[in-house]
Amino acid sequence: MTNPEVRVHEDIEGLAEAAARLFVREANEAIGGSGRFAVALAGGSTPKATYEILASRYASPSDLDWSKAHVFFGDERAVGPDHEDSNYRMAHEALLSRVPVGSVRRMRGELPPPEAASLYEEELTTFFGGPPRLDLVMLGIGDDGHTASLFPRTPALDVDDRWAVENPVRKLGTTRLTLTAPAINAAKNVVFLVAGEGKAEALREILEGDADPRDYPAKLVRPASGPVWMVDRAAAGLLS
Ligand SMILES: O=C1O[C@H](COP(=O)(O)O)[C@@H](O)[C@H](O)[C@H]1O
Repeated sequence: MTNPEVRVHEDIEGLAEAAARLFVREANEAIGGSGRFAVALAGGSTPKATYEILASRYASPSDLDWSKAHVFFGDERAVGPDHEDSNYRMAHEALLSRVPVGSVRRMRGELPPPEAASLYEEELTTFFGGPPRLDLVMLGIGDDGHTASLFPRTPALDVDDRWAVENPVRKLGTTRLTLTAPAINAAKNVVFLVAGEGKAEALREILEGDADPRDYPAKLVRPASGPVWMVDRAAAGLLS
């Protein structure tokens, strides 16, 4: 296991540009090695600018052979693909409708959550022919320290024998779908994108505090290498 690496960018634009470059670099490296690139996208609002830069500046096959990119998701809300809260919808509008990706494997937020989670686990194991090993997992954090849909003190945090699960989040009154920490930690590369002052306290606790990981689930992300934290100056404001 290596230490997390923190890269501070001036603002969200700088962060998004650097994240897009990292995405393209990792994709080309994976395609050069195995002939394909398997990535899990983050939802929420922070990665949108990165996805838009990928679609506008890196759409050309000379930058990236998108047909070899296979797109998974780190988490999904309990809504259909057209809903404004859908992580798939955001990624589709910002990126996936604009580049010719090899495949898109979304979590089916419109189905009963246990069924959707089982289907996603099947999707992962079929694609990888066994335990998933994504080339890149992109993540964000919430100001409560959640990542993907691993929320503080929720059942999914204790799961060590599944790759994707439904996760009841009592404080939101809903059940989310999420990759588990073991699925994330099995990835070759994991990158967090974090922007804004509202994330500063959580980021400090995750990277420098000694709180229980169950209260700050992003602490459970400990892949063999990294993770890389790409943060803006506002989010990094409380780091030592
Ligand atoms: O609910 C979610 O929150 C996190 C952070 O979202 P952001 O809007 O603050 O960027 C996100 O990473 C996750 O995918 C999403 O479902």
